[in-house]
Amino acid sequence: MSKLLGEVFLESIAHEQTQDTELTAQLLKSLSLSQLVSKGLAVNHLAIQNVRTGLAGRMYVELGPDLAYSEEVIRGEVKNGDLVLIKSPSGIQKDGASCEGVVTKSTEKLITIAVDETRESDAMNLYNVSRIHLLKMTNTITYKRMQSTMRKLCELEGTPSNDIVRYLTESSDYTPQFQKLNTVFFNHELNASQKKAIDFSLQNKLSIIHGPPGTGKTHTLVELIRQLHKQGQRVLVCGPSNISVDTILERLAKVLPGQELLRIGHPARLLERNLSHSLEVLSKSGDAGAIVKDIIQDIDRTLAKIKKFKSYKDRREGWKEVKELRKELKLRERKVVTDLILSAKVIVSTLHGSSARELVNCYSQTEHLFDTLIIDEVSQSLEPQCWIPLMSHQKSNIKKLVLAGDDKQLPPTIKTENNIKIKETLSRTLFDRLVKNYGDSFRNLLDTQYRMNIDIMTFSSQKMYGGQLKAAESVANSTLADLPTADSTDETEVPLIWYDTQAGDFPEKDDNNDSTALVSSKLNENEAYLVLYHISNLASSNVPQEAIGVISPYNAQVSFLKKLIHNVYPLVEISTVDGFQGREKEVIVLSLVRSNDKFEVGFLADERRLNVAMTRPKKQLCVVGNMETLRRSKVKYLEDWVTWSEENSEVRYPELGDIL
Ligand SMILES: Nc1ncnc2c1ncn2[C@@H]1O[C@H](COP(=O)(O)OP(=O)(O)OP(=O)(O)O)[C@@H](O)[C@H]1O
Repeated sequence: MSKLLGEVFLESIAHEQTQDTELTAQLLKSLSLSQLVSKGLAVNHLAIQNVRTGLAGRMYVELGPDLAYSEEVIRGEVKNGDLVLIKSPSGIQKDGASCEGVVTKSTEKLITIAVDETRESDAMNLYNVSRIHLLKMTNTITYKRMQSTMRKLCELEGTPSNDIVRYLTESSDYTPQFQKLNTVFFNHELNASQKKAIDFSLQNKLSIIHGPPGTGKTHTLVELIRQLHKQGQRVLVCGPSNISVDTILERLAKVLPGQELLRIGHPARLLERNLSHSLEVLSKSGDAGAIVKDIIQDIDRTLAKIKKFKSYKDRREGWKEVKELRKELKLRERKVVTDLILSAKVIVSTLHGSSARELVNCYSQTEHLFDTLIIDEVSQSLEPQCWIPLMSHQKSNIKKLVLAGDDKQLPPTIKTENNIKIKETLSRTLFDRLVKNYGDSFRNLLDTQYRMNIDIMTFSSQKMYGGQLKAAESVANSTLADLPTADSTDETEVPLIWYDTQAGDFPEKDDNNDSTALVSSKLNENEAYLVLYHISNLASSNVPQEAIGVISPYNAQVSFLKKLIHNVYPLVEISTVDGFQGREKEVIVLSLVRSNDKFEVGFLADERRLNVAMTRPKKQLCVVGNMETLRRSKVKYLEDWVTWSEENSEVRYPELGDIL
């Protein structure tokens, strides 16, 4: 079974990687640099301002605006953690003046890029070049890591010896145990479903903590980790993104001894407040760190010398010296790093980072690193990613796996569109497969949410969570009128509003303005004016701008809304659904866009996407959309939503004349 599974995923990942790289390559090829800049995929007119040795002896290249062109860096979509290619104009490029790196800091004045050791001399060659630009690249390393993991899965012979691996790959008849334990909980606030989920996870080798929006999934995980820690277990906590695991780490840091918590991963990608747990940072501090620091200073001095050398021979000698110093640095670092890992009790990393060389190297000193593996946001993780920690730590013979997530929110992003089979294979998460193989026997639903007014929650609860969600008393009846600055008005006292545009002139249209778009989008301009109208009403009732979020499933609508609204209300946050996953606002205005006589709804048919959108607000959900288009779309979820909303929300019929 494991071989078959591995093979299916190997094929799917290879296909997905090709799609991803081809899409990027197509964009890079078909668009001019200025078009790429306008799409946010490139940053132009940069100059190297400084090169220094940063954390872990990596070289950091600091790029500022090329003052001949601009005073500011126009950063587009380039953000922390992105893989980028630093390039000079094509003439000079022939000399090797391009190099890859990871963005570690991005402000209007400076973009800092950590450059891989092997590319340092390339970066130095860029030193005196002006008009440098950056291109956003596809990160192929993650694909490679998934592939090597799947190969390991294929290589497992016969029935896997590790119980977890066996339960995951074979549909064995594992039935979970559950009895109420006498657990003494650290957190006295936990509700019954949270306590049950923890007790269940403590008793079983496999468990799923199913956390619908705002139900305290992180709260529950933190308590579970404390309980495991109390039992003397060593725990590996993983998630698909840095932010997912940093959120847990931040909370763990408040309740567990700092020296027992370790964060693996590129410091550039970590939340700044978690840096004190970073393996790389810790390995540079203290006595051991002092020696390491001396070596880093020597490297810096040599690098500074190289910058001034004119002759190739001198530069080569300089690089030789740097290489020697780095070798010494590595030896020293390796000992410090292994000591730190072996003394930690809870190690936090992304799924990808769990295969870090530093961790795997420790098996030369110990047979066993981890007892329990926790994977948070499992529903946003590709299944092959979830196998990375399991396959990288086979030697630990991990005894317990806890998955946490919500299969009713957004699935992992998949680039493959043209192959349904592959798309389906990759869309199915480990959570989904466990439920398919074992039904609900491992699933523990957290049933009380602490975010939404009960009216906002009800439709989502009924449709997506079998009507099992409850609203905590503290939030059940809260409205915008409860905000300290807000007035009690017709706009603030209502939790659910729907502006039904079916009677007015609110047509959707294709986003034809952008001829460079490879994927077309939709927008509805009059609907956007309606969104602005509602925001103005809220502002008149003294609802602060920061409390307001605007969501639309369509990129083109998001861009239009930003242009329209930010002129007047710059602090209102406007984004696609994906940008709001895991977040909340006091009020969300949801612009649905689709309004047509064919009753086509496109994206809106994705109930998980809509579920995320409608569960972001705490006190008011205001939907702007054409009820008739949705009602006649033949999508049951949408039909039900409209019927439910007609009965349960305040439906308003806007006149264009009142709005414009
Ligand atoms: N038992 C509880 N009693 C009171 N408040 C709680 C409880 N559990 C969680 N909360 C509150 O609910 C909110 C959401 O908790 P948390 O961030 O842990 O949830 P989450 O499920 O991880 O969130 P998300 O919806 O973003 O996944 C927090 O403000 C938290 O303080």
